[in-house]
Amino acid sequence: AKGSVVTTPINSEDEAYDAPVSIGTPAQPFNLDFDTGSSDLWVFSSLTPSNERNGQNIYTASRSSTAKQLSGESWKISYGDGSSSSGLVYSDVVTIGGLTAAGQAVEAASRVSQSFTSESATDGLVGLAFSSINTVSPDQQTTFFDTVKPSLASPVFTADLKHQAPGTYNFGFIDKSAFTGSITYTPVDNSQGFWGFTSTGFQVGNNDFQQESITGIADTGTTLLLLPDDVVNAYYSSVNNAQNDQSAGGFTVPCDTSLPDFSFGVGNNGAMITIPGSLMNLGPSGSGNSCFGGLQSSGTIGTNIFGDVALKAAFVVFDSGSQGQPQLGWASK
Ligand SMILES: N#Cc1c(N)n[nH]c1N1CCCC1
Repeated sequence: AKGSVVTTPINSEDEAYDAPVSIGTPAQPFNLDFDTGSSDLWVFSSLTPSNERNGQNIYTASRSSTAKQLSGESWKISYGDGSSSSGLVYSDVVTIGGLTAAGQAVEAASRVSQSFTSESATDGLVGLAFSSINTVSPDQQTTFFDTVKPSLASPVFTADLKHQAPGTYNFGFIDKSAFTGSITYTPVDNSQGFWGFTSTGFQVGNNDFQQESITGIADTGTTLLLLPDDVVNAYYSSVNNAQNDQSAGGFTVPCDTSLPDFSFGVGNNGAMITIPGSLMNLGPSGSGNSCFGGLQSSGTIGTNIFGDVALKAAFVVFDSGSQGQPQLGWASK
């Protein structure tokens, strides 16, 4: 089987990307944030207090003839940005891009934190990291990808995110028309439950390539590219009037400045993914006439995060590997 679904930026800063998902019988429609940095499929629901809702679509299990509550099961998740949600668990039919997962764990929110409430465009998440970090307790559940994997023509999914334009998540196949050149594969360390890999280094504009192992995760659920301070300082020291503005929350640049490209190395054959300078500006920072940089410090997070700013420049293959060794494939587009 194969699936293909269009994913769209939720606002003019490409802050997150949603895609349509149907749950239940008859189908209940949702717009969910596909997140390769977490592993819970959760939705706003009839259990979510009305003062925590803001127009989101809600899942009502009692209206689905195929919903079954998983008795005694619950979930509770916290994200790196401080947001959180929790609730009860059902199994139900979940359809994404023509692909149907019967008996998929659907985590119904009985509470959500403020940032989810205020993001009216998003009805919840589809976690696409590894099932080893799914939060359902006492019986951990599988992600949508793991649930449908046995039925897929190939055990892969791909992300093709775009700047201010619809992109695509495909399941079970690689669309050769979606990228240029070849795909460079690199091994994944999933010991922490993420799509972890090591980039071979970086390059600012047309400067020399700086060889430096940068270990991080490919995370569609994070907006920014979060890298070590030496990389971030090297980039912004090449931008006139860039400043690390704590009131803005990081590095800002003059909005009218053309920015250098930023490239990062992948694989052991010298391949690089180049983010055009235009994608390194995320728009008004909220203070002065400065704009917020797409590259920021990973600081004290403990891992580097190749979020949407980086992924937007690539066609990315999340390959769980038929022999158990997962890998990431990177291609330009
Ligand atoms: N913080 C954070 C984060 C992450 N690293 N991946 N996905 C995240 N979120 C999904 C919805 C809210 C935050």
